[in-house]
Amino acid sequence: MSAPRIAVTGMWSNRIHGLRFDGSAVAAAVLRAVVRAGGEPLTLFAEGASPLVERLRGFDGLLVPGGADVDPGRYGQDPHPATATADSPAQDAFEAEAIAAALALGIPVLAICRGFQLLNVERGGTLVQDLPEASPHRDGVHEVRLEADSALASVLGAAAVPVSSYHHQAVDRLGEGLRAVGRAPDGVVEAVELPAAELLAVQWHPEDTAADDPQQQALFDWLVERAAAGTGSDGAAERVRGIGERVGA
Ligand SMILES: N[C@@H](CCC(=O)NCCCC(=O)O)C(=O)O
Repeated sequence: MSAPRIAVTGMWSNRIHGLRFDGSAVAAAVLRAVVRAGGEPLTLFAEGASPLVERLRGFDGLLVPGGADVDPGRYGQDPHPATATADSPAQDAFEAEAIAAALALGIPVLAICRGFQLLNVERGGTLVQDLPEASPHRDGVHEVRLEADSALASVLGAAAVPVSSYHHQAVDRLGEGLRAVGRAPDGVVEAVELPAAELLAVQWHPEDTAADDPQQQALFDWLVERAAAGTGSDGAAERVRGIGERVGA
């Protein structure tokens, strides 16, 4: 029995310290959290012969992780001096197409930080390009308060959670159809859902603490369990748990 296949969008990077060649950047913590949940993470890159709706066939879920700033041109703004977009100009379009394709195929999506921001932009929303220097969002831990009736609150099993935060941009105007289900004490939107879609998107980095914090690991468990449920094979969720325990990642 094979584990649910989770497509993870990767990016090329020439900023990986000490490497004498370009590398690919996907946080190992993200991949390990998928494996711990019983999933099989496979990285996809912007370059591909066919459209994402074809390339995602055979995958059971999609994860769009953190990364560089979204091109402000995608939300009608000129770049702020502090805005640092992806090395590859194709990265935004690739990940935007991947999210749209996953929603069209009906496979579950987990979007993290940059992924969360890109989703908002692709739904017609905008971003604050640079939060104040002293903002608690830049690199630290802060609380997020959740809407009690949200899917996210039930996945995390709490009304409020401490989160690992690492971003200098934030949602400004919320994208169409998105529901804000989590906010920081300063009002910054930290989580959204798309009603009727199997999608969770968070501004923080659950992978940073998932290895020791089952509450944050639960986001990856949700993705893999929904992916397994999608495969339609009975007992998939049981199978997933069995694989996760065996792997013990
Ligand atoms: N660039 C955006 C998004 C922040 C983000 O995804 N940070 C993660 C960077 C890579 C990592 O360390 O995981 C912003 O800063 O708002």
